[in-house]
Amino acid sequence: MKVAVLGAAGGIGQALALLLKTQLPAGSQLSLYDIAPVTPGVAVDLSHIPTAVEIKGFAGEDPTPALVGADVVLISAGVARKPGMDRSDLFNINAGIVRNLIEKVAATCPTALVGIITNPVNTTVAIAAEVMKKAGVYDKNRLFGITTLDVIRSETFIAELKGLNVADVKVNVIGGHSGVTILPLLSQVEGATFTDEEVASLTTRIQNAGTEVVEAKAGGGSATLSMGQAACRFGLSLVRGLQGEANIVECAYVDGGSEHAEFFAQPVLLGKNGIEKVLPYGEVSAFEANARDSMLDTLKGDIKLGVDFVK
Ligand SMILES: NC(=O)c1ccc[n+]([C@@H]2O[C@H](COP(=O)([O-])OP(=O)(O)OC[C@H]3O[C@@H](n4cnc5c(N)ncnc54)[C@H](O)[C@@H]3O)[C@@H](O)[C@H]2O)c1
Ligand SMILES: O=C(O)C[C@H](O)C(=O)O
Repeated sequence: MKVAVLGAAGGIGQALALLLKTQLPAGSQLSLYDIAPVTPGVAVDLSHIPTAVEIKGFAGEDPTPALVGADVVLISAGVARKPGMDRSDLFNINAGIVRNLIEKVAATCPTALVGIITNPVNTTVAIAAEVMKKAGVYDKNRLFGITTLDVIRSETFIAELKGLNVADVKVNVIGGHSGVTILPLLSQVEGATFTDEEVASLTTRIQNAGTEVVEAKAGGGSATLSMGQAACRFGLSLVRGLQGEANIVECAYVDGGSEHAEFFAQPVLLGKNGIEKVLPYGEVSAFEANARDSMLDTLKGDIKLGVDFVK
């Protein structure tokens, strides 16, 4: 199994690479790429950790050598927010970065499972899909916007609020990955009930959790370590699915035939071909139904921006 991380010298990339070096199955290969010249050094550094995961680092303008034979490609290349910015403010720089990288993925490892971390995810995933369509290699079951950070934040905050063991908390987060498009389905959490006030305040906290980190880092970037963990969880789930493990389910932002929008985050069953099945997200409360319906104009606008960028 070969996993490539693009943007591997960055805050997320280095944390993700460390976690993958220690957690990928024995015999895996880990391939790190970034435009930053330090990247081969990051790989040398990680190579001294005694695990049976072979690691190589590549720098420069062309990611191709890192992508040859990749089964999974995780992309965190691009710029991050500073206080006062929305994720959509990153579009001008990150749209072109994702387009160029996906062109190389399409040419080099067109059947790889691709997970996009680079913001604005609602838009960069649409860009990736359009680039792959142009190249004639688009498979909607192999492209994912990684929204796992919204899931692990929800698990953490729910456990804290309700005094639960966080390992027991499971929650679906649907929609997209920015502001009102992030919708945790708190009504479905087993073993916990919430007042209307708790639902409103917890939903807002989960939606604004990225900004919480951006403000706390005060100009030093956005979430990197928690995102490294989230991307590792999602990447390992992709690998487990590829290896034929059963019942691997994650929420992700996918082209899953949703009635709501062309791309929509919801639970998916992972397998040897990426998405084996798009799963229903279940019953929602009146609050959640209203929040879901109210987000759709924003989400569809974000998607259109990506489609128009490539067309
Ligand atoms: N999906 C999510 O939940 C989520 C969470 C946190 C951050 N993000 C996003 O992830 C992205 C990366 O965040 P970060 O904190 O790691 O940023 P960072 O600045 O620490 O790292 C970004 C890396 O990308 C590299 N890069 C830039 N252009 C490149 C290119 N063309 N090819 C290869 N590498 C390139 C940079 O050299 C840098 O090492 C941002 O867009 C951020 O908004 C997403
Ligand atoms: O908020 C950001 O800009 C980064 C990321 O999308 C997050 O949710 O932490």
